[in-house]
Amino acid sequence: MKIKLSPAAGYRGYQRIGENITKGIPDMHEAIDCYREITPGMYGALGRVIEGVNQWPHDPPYIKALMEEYISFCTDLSRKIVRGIALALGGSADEFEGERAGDAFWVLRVIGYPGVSNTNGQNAPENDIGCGAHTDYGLVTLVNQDDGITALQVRNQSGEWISAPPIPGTFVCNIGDMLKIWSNGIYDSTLHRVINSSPKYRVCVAYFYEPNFRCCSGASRCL
Ligand SMILES: O=C(O)CCC(=O)C(=O)O
Ligand SMILES: [Fe+2]
Repeated sequence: MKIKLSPAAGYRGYQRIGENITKGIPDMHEAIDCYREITPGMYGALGRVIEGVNQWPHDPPYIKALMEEYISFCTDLSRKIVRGIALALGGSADEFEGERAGDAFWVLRVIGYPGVSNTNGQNAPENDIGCGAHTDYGLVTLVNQDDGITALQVRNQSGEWISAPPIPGTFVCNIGDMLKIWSNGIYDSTLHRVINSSPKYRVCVAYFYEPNFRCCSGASRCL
């Protein structure tokens, strides 16, 4: 495996099925993990473990340029969403810019969830959880789901799990823990999980928009 995720690559690259763990349980997905690229020394000792460049497959040859364009699109869109939220909270549009998220860190995961085979599909086993229940920790996440496979579930305010089926041409936008803190709890971070009970392999591209790498965070006093 040429692009295996490793500490030497700043934890970027390919992760096998079961290597990602959510709350102690291996997730049934594989992924390519990418982070905003960090040059040596950029964030001192704190940033050292994550220094490195992203590892893309060599085939197809255009994937690097395509994904970099996609990431830049998601960064612009997320910034606009967060500006809108700042306004909705009664702050100024750039409340969350500058030292907070003016130079946002980001993570992108290209995730693949195997479909269920006939044998293990019969008694929906616990280890078929594609991704265990969690909230995302950043500001907002743009989830680009595979059209035609409903697998993402969100827990609503009554405590029920409801499906978030893919709507072609749209993203699901999750609120993350940092935005919950910055909005003093007005925007709650959404508990969600993934169960692919279809026989088809599901692909999802999740883009996580986060505060600046060096941001020290706390609740907002001004909102
Ligand atoms: O696959 C999905 O729809 C969501 C993935 C997810 O929640 C995550 O990677 O944090
Ligand atoms: Fe998530």
